[in-house]
Amino acid sequence: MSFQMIKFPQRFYSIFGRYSSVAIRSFATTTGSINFSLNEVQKEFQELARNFSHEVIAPNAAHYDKTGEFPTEIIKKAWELGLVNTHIPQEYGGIGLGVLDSSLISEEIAWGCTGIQTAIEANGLAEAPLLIAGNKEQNKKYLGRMTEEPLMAAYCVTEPGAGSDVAGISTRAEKKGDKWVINGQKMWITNGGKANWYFVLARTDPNAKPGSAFTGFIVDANTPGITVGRKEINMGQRASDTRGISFENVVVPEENVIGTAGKGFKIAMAAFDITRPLIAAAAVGLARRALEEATRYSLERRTMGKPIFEHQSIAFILADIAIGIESARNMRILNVHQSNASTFQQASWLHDQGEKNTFYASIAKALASDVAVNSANMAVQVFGGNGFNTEYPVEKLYRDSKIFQIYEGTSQIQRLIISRHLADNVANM
Ligand SMILES: CCCCCCCC(=O)SCCNC(=O)CCNC(=O)[C@H](O)C(C)(C)COP(=O)(O)OP(=O)(O)OC[C@H]1O[C@@H](n2cnc3c(N)ncnc32)[C@H](O)[C@@H]1OP(=O)(O)O
Repeated sequence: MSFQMIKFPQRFYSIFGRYSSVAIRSFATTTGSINFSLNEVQKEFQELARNFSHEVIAPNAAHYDKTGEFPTEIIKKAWELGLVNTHIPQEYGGIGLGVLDSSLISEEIAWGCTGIQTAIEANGLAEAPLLIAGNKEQNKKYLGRMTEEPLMAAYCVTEPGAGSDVAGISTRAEKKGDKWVINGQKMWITNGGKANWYFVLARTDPNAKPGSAFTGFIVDANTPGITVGRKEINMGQRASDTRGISFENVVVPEENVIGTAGKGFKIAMAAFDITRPLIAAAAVGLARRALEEATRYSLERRTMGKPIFEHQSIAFILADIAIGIESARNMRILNVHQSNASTFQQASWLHDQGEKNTFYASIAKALASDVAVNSANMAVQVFGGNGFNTEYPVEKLYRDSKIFQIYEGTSQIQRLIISRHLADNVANM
């Protein structure tokens, strides 16, 4: 059995300090068996996020959905509790959680409101390229500031003409002396109007293959030449701030190139290896909420002389939702377990071997997204006419669920990635 020491930064001592010198049991064992139980710290995080979601997020979710206001105060409170920017390493002031730990939090926050969860997690997506390839100075400056103040950041890759096909983006950056000049337009940027800085992917070589044609930049949001568009009015997750952003002769210093020039595409893709499991976790959180709402309602609502729960047609719908949730959650746990929860021995070992989780991240994301949409759909069905009405909670869940099949790669793109891996595996046999 392996053990792991966890030491939290000063800011979180009041919350987690008692674990700062405690050896906790790792997920992995060195004997090859798998232990699915959560350790004490993970349970603490889960409970903290669950309580926060129940007490602060859920009661306010309808308000942010109706008004489309950005949930600044809620995010600030979540940040104070250490529920935002969870991957930032301790050396930059964060708590340095692995993907598995963070996914426990994502599921709970998403239970309360996936619009708010998306706003929070969009920070993680913007930060991921820095975690993968940022140097010490960049990380200290840009990750560090996220731990000093409740700031937002945004991942700017998608464009009006290129969403699924990242290699088709047309934003370009040209080297002029020791600076880069970025021109182009980004679209559907989560946290677009709230970000303090952006991760921006731009083409830097017009002729090269995707793997060497793009460069990732950190761009301060107040850099001259940046114009932030209007907040888009979306079908669901309306608390989340989504905008177009244009870059007109935006000058960025060489020191803000992430990793090596030309390697941006791979860095942008590798970021999804961290964040797609978290999207899957959030989708499970939404599905779990749908199941809880539908079950509660079915025990209260009576037809033909008994609660509708006692009609097999309803009970089996609920059972199917539960099957989906458990499958999607376990897939996600397996997925993360094998990837980069860097505080755990097995994951460290796999990382040392250079193993990738792209295949598993796509399976988890595709599966959980479908589970979220189906669960919310079925919850509306259980509620009947009431489910179609805004006075009841499930129509919001249904609207909120749809984006899971679209953002961070559509369900079709996940299947493309999965199927390519199948072909590669056969080719390598
Ligand atoms: C909750 C928070 C949510 C925040 C809001 C959500 C915001 C968003 O939605 S962000 C935008 C989402 N967009 C996407 O997910 C894009 C989906 N598309 C893709 O993933 C890609 O374009 C995809 C998979 C189709 C790439 O296909 P393609 O253009 O054929 O490139 P491909 O040949 O696979 O890869 C090119 C190179 O990158 C490398 N690469 C691909 N994937 C990875 C990876 N995961 N890690 C490292 N390298 C990679 C390849 O190995 C290849 O390298 P080389 O040239 O050396 O062989």
